Amino acid sequence: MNLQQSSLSKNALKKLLKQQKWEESRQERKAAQKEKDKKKKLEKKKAVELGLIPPPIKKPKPNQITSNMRVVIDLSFDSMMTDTEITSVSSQLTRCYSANRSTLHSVNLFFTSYGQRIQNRFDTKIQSHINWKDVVFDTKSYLERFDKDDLVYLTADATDVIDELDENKVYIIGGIVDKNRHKNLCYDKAKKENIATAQLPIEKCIKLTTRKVLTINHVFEILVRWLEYKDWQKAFLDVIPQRKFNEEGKKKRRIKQNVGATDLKSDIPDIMQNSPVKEYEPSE
Ligand SMILES: C[S@@+](CC[C@H](N)C(=O)[O-])C[C@H]1O[C@@H](n2cnc3c(N)ncnc32)[C@H](O)[C@@H]1O
Repeated sequence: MNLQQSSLSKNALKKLLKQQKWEESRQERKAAQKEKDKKKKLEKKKAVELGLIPPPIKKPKPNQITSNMRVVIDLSFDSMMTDTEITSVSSQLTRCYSANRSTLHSVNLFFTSYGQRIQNRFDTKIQSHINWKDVVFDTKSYLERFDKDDLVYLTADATDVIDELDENKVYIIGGIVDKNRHKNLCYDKAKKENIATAQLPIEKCIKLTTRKVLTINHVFEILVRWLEYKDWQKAFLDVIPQRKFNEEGKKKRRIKQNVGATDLKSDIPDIMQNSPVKEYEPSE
């Protein structure tokens, strides 16, 4: 519009110009807002990682299948951890609970020997746990709750390697974050208690240069994924973060994701086994 020739009053013209400017900056404002949202999301993610806020709980999956399988997180190591590690364990427990709600198969989840600083962390920071369904917070040890013959302590130090999960068993995950400071801790505990031990079949499926010790929530998520796929490799690849694999593996995974429903069984072994793979460093 030619504003010079306009019959509008000075005020109306001013208003019109302002409106035009506002319209013209729409894209800029949209981009700025997008940037702001992105920043906020990243800040939230960082706060979760630092344990300042609990991770968000995923929505329950409709038509979830409940397995008979029982999974225990053994929280008897409270006094062996630093405050930061207690925060990390608490976040990992939240992730286990969240995963158990959002995967196709759920298990019966128990937090045993619950108390002390972990309980304090839940009571003061997480708080929403009072509404959590389908998880048993038990101050007692798993030995007081289950039949010893049903127990299998999962530990990377075990000599036995799991082939298949038995849904009648109780699988125990050590509720500890220790950056591998306490080697053989869970293995020795289980041996002392005369409990069966087993490690996940990581070496059979993916190549790792040294450590094969995973975080509590990753082990838990692998178990529930296995119930769905009955395929360890697929479960590992779903759970272990992509950045833990080498560049070649990442590239091929990306291609696989882009082409859609590629058969993982035929694709992944080649990717993981024929290339040098970077060490898996759990984000404890
Ligand atoms: C961070 S790890 C704890 C490491 C600890 N030093 C120990 O003695 O097990 C947390 C728990 O995840 C489970 N876990 C980790 N990696 C595993 C693997 N490769 N096979 C079986 N269980 C594993 C174990 O139950 C372990 O106690």
